[in-house]
Order: sequence, then structure tokens, then C-alpha cells
Amino acid sequence: MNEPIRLRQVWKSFGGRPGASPAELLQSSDARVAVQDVSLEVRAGEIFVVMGLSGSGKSTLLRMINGLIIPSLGIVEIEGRPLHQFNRGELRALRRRSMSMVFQSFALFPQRSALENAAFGLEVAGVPHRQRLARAQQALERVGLGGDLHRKPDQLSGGMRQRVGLARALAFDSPVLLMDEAFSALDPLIRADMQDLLLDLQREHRRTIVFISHDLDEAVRIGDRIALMQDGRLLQCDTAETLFRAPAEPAVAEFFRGVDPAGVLTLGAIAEPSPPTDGWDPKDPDLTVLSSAMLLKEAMPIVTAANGPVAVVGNDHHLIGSVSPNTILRALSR
Ligand SMILES: Nc1ncnc2c1ncn2[C@@H]1O[C@H](COP(=O)(O)OP(=O)(O)OP(=O)(O)O)[C@@H](O)[C@H]1O
Repeated sequence: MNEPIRLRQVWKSFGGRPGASPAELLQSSDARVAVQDVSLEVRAGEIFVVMGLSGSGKSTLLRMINGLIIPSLGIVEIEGRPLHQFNRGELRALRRRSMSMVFQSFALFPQRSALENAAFGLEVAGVPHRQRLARAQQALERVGLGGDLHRKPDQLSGGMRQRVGLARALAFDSPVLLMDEAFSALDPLIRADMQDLLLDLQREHRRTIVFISHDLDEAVRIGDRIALMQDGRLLQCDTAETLFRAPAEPAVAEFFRGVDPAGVLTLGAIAEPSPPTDGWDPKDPDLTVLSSAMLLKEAMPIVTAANGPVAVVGNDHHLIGSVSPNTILRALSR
């Protein structure tokens, strides 16, 4: 299957001569180059976080993916088809049916209830009244607002309003969600709740999610992969663990300074390549067996409580190696 979203050498300059080459854009004093030569692929079913500081080009990138901004150079492909080949109607249909947006400050209609707000996108898409209310109600229940369907926005907290925004996108059931700093305005505890909710939703129903964030902790927590942006350039795009262990340039390592390695490293990355015991028997009921994908912060209490090294196995349950409390301590003190 084609990647749902692919960018090939994409540039976006605000101002500057149309048709200018990359070198001309970079040299031109009246061109503001927001995105420079970005190539990436978003895979079906992943949470793909675009992370960077303010002004690094994240929102411009997202708006090129849904066709709101046209690249100065390069190609954006959606499901294998270049976006510039979509006519207006197709672009509208893409935004309505295939890609839902969730913004930071989600504009809710003050005079409408949570239910009517969540149903709004479906209303615009022409879904019949009863059907759209049923779908909106289901989505609100899923985000924990089943008891607040008839409240108006001013009767909801900021976190609840953001849940209505998420429910509006979920009610669509579109395969791709574009989330622009969707949780950034929330206070830290509610923000962590929303991140958990998103991960739960993702376990139930794998959508392709492009999530913009300027917060590395958030990116590490929710991202299957992270695209790190700086000054319009893509520094590196990979799992948090690879960015942390093998930064492509010093700027990447700089981003990860101060990040807790236990929240980034997995058991698979640190396991000793030897079995936990000499006569290792995978069926031994007394042996602790953990997945290689488990993060150290989750594994630590289990490894510490086990009597002896624990076995680490891969996806197909084959033995990768073993980990003891000492292995973890060594990895964390590096
Ligand atoms: N319409 C525009 N006209 C001129 N310059 C723009 C426009 N939109 C964005 N820019 C510039 O492009 C650069 C990238 O902006 P963009 O909004 O994509 O960054 P961002 O990473 O999303 O930042 P933030 O996190 O602050 O939203 C910035 O220097 C910005 O000033």
C-alpha cells in the first residue's frame, strides 16, 4: 500500500519570485523560506509528530499536507497522488472526508451544545440530522463527555472544550487526523490525560495522525516517529529512541538534552545478548519475560522485583537477550 502522505523535496517561501530556484529563494531578501527541501513519508496507522520550536515551519508543513498552502517547489502526495492534480472539489472532499483537523484553540459555537458542536463537521458534509447526532454522541462518549452532551461551551472547562474538538474530528471517522498543537493550550495534567486518550483511541482504531508539537516530551510520549524541524529544515525523522541514540547532527542531540533516557530507551536497545540463565527455558513459569519494545521506565520496577535477570523477547517471541537491574543502571548512566 502507498504511504498515505508523502512529501518530496518540498519548499515553501512566502514572497519571492514564483518559479525561483531553491538557491534564489534562499538568497532573495523579499522571500521568507518557511520550509526547505523537506522529504518525508507518513506511514498508515502511525502517530507522526512534527516537532520544532516556534517558527520552524511545522504549521506551514501541515497546511501543505491538506492543500491549504501550495508548495513553492516539490510535491505533496496523498495516497500516491500528487496534491496539485486535485481539483477544487477533490480538495474539499479530501479535507471533509479523509483528513480531519484538530486545532489548539478549537472554535466552538457558543450558542450550540457540545453535541451540536461535535456534529458540526458532519452537518457541513451533509450527513442527515439523526445520523450525525448519533455519531457525535458516540464520539463524545468516547472522549468522556457522555454526560455533558447538552452543555454549552461556556459551561465546559478548557480541557472539556478540547475534547469536544477531538470528538468533532472523531465523529468524521476519517482515516487521517491532522492535529496542530491540539493539546498545547491545556494545563499539564489535562494535557497528559488527552495524550493518554489519544493513545487509547489509537490502540482501538489505528488512524494515521500527523501531530504538530513544540514539546519534545509530548512528541516522545505519543509519537511512533518524530520529524524534528529547525528553521524550516528537517533535521532528522525517526523513532525517539533512534533520534536519542544516533542523532544525525548536534542540533538533534541538543533537543534531547535533559530528556529522561528511561522514557526513550527500550529493553531491546540495552539487552545483553545472552540468555537470562544457562539452561534457559522459555516455558519456565518462574521466569519473567518482557517485550523488547518496553520502555525502561515501565520495565524498571519489574526488573528490580524479579529474582535474577529477565528475558527480553522480540515481536515473534524469539529471545533477544536478558536484562538485569545493573544493565538498566549502566544504560541510564551513560
Ligand atoms: N503567511 C505567511 N507570510 C509570511 N511568512 C509566514 C507566513 N506563514 C508563516 N510564515 C513564516 O514562516 C516561518 C514558519 O512559520 P510556521 O507558522 O510554519 O512555523 P511553526 O513552526 O508552526 O511556528 P509556531 O509553533 O509558532 O506556530 C516563520 O518564520 C513565519 O514567520
